Amino acid sequence: MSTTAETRKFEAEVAQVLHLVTHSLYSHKEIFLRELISNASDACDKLRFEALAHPEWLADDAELRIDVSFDAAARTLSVHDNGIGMDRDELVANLGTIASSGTRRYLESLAADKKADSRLIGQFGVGFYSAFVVADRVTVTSRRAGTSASDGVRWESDGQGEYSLESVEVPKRGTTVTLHLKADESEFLETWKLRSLVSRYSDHIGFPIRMPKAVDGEATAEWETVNSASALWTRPKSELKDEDYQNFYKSLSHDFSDALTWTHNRVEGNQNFTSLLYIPAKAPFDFMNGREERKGLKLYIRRVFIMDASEQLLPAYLRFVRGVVDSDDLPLNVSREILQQNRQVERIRGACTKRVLDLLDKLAVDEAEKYATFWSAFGSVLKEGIAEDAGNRERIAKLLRFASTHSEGAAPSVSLDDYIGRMKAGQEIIWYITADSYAAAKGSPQLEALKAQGVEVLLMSDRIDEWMAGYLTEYAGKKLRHVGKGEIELDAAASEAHKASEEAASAVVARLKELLGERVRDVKVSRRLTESPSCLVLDEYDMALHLRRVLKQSGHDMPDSAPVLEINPGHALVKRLEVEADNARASDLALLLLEQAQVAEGAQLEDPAAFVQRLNRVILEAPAGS
Ligand SMILES: Nc1ncnc2c1ncn2[C@@H]1O[C@H](COP(=O)(O)OP(=O)(O)OP(=O)(O)O)[C@@H](O)[C@H]1O
Repeated sequence: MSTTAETRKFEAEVAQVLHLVTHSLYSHKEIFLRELISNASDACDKLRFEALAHPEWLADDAELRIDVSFDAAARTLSVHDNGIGMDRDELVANLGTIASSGTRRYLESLAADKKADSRLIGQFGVGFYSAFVVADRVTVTSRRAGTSASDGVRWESDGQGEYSLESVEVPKRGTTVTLHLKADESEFLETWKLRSLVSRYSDHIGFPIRMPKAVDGEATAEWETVNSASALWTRPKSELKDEDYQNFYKSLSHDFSDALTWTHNRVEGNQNFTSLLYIPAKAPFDFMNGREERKGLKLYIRRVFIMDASEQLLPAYLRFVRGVVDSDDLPLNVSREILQQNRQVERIRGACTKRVLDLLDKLAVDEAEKYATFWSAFGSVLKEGIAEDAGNRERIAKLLRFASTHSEGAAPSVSLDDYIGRMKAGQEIIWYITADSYAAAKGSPQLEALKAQGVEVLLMSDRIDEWMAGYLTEYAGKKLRHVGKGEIELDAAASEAHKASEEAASAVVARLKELLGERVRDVKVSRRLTESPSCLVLDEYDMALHLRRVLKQSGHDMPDSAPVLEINPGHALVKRLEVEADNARASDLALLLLEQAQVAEGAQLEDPAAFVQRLNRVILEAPAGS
């Protein structure tokens, strides 16, 4: 390890981030202060945690704090903390590279799509680099806790591609970040301006943020604390304004937008803890990839930050939640492994899950518009809960929203309760259809008979729907059924009529079976069709065809299974087949009945060119006047 002065190049991605940050964050430039203070606060949190094992690290300077000061003549602004500090290697690793995989993915996507929302950059821990929005040179002097004064290091860069490192004496542990402000950034050299920024963005920081006391506009040698210096979630709700909650949310999540809603609770009893849980308004850019890499819910134990424990404190289907849980009872030396199987943690997890579901319930009832925003951002994630959380299935089901044959457009706005409220007298089943698009679902021939009877059908076209529906077989005592699967029951009169039409069509059904052979499992007279000539149906427990295709494409071994073809004997094409004497023409007609059912269902035909030729032959050979 080198201890002398050296100059190094930033990793290529850092240069890219620096460029982006300085260009895209300019309209929010004052957030640099929030970011630096938030890093300083994290450093204090880390020290407090590590001091559990090394109390001597804290002993000589036990009051953790963050000092903000400036020197107007030198045009510098400094943020100092007496937290954990960094050694030379950590400075290189933390301020010379991009550690976060989210940031890397974001940069990759930018390369592919120049228009990606540059405001999102804030969500990926560009924190420190935001200093270069207002500074043309940044100096970081640091000494790690547990090392000596001569182990101090100075890092410096103008943000242009290189940084220098130098060993320096640092009398006390901690980090000082000094910004050499650009010529037109003098506003950050004024006490009132800095104070107002601290109180706007950083009031909730749990450590004292101090500034030199000013007398008649002149800074004195005396420090005074300028924030509330108590962790926001420990304060009574009655003292907190919406704005306080929103500011805390933003510094927690790096989101530029307000949270949609939140829930702040203190639980007392045989388990004491406080939770503050937020629902963001939109998904971060790389959210859907994030199942395996979850963060955003911080675990504190008696105000000491322990770790991000999103995975332990909430189920995966609530991974959009951001916030804080502060437990009074867990042991401070808790590890990730212990958290995984701790009964207290399990109870906290149960309680947090319930809080979030309560919050969503309330939002759905009181603020439908906000709920629609939530649903479009995170609805498909919440759906995972139907399969994963059997204990809360009914509650989650209540929160689901779908498009339907009774609603306008593709927007999912119908709840299962809405559906039940509109059920026809005697209707026992909640009908739905899954397809790979809204149009395919809405236009499916399988719906015709139900539509003709005025029975509502939920239109599901989210990828996860078919999988989810496999677990959602019942709601509020009503069975859910796919309109394209299994037999559709009819009332007595309709049943009689169906029997008669089955008998009348027995010859054409037999002919179709013969002509289509292995291509179909069976041919039946349909109870579903009123307008179209044919459709495909499945057995009750078969997987929907569009899902089979998705799985097959993604490399799953799907055994081939032929579909059941249903026909509408009243349709002119079927009637034509009935009387067609020429076998070649009859074969064309039979295949067309099958192929158009496949097309309507959204399938790719095996031989599209042959289909087109067949179609043209049938059109051109159609008997005149038919
Ligand atoms: N004042 C500080 N004291 C100790 N370490 C620091 C300090 N400031 C930054 N660091 C280290 O540098 C790393 C990079 O900081 P940066 O602000 O770029 O991103 P981050 O804080 O990790 O990400 P995010 O902003 O998403 O939390 C931090 O994770 C931390 O390890």
